[in-house]
Amino acid sequence: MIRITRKMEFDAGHRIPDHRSQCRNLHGHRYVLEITLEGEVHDAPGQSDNGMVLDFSDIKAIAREKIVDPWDHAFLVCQSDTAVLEFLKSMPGHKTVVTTKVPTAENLAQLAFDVLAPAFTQRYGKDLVLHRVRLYETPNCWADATRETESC
Ligand SMILES: Nc1nc2c(c(=O)[nH]1)N=C([C@H](O)[C@H](O)COP(=O)(O)OP(=O)(O)OP(=O)(O)O)CN2
Ligand SMILES: [Zn+2]
Repeated sequence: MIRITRKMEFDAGHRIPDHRSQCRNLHGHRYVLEITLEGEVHDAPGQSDNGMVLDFSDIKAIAREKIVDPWDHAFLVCQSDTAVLEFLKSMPGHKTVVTTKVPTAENLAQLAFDVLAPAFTQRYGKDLVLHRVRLYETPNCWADATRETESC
C-alpha cells in the first residue's frame, strides 16, 4: 500500500463565537487542505495512471468539486451563530457555508473528511481509501481527521 497526498488551498472567513480571545471576531484564513489517499500502485503499462495510486489531478478534481470551490471565498458560519447568519443573509448572493458545528480547524477537517470519503469511494471503489484530511488554519495550526478504523 502507498499513501499519496494532494495539497489544495482556499481562502475563507469564519469566527469562533465563544472563543475567549481574538477568534470570536470575524476574520479569515488561507486554509491549506491536504488529502491523503491509500491504495495500490497501478501496474498497467501504457495506461495514463501506470505507476500511480491515483492521478493527482483526479484528487484535485474531486476536492475542488466537493470542498475547495464551495468553500473558497465563502464565510463559514455555524448554524447556531444567528447574529452572523442573519447579517450574511441580509447580503443578497453572499457566499455562505452553514455548518452544524462551530467552524474550528478540527470540525472543518472532519466535515471535509466526511464529504470526501464517500465521494472517492463512489468514484473509485473500496480499493482506494481516504486515509486522512489535514486542514491548516494557519501555517502553525492544523487538525487531522482520519479513518476511525485506522490501526497503528
Ligand atoms: N484547537 C483550536 N484552537 C484554535 C482554533 C481552532 O480551530 N482549533 N482556532 C483559532 C482561531 O480561529 C485562529 O485562527 C488561530 O489563532 P492563533 O492561535 O492566534 O493562530 P495564529 O497563527 O494567528 O497565531 P500566531 O501566534 O500568530 O502563530 C484559535 N484557536
Ligand atoms: Zn480563525
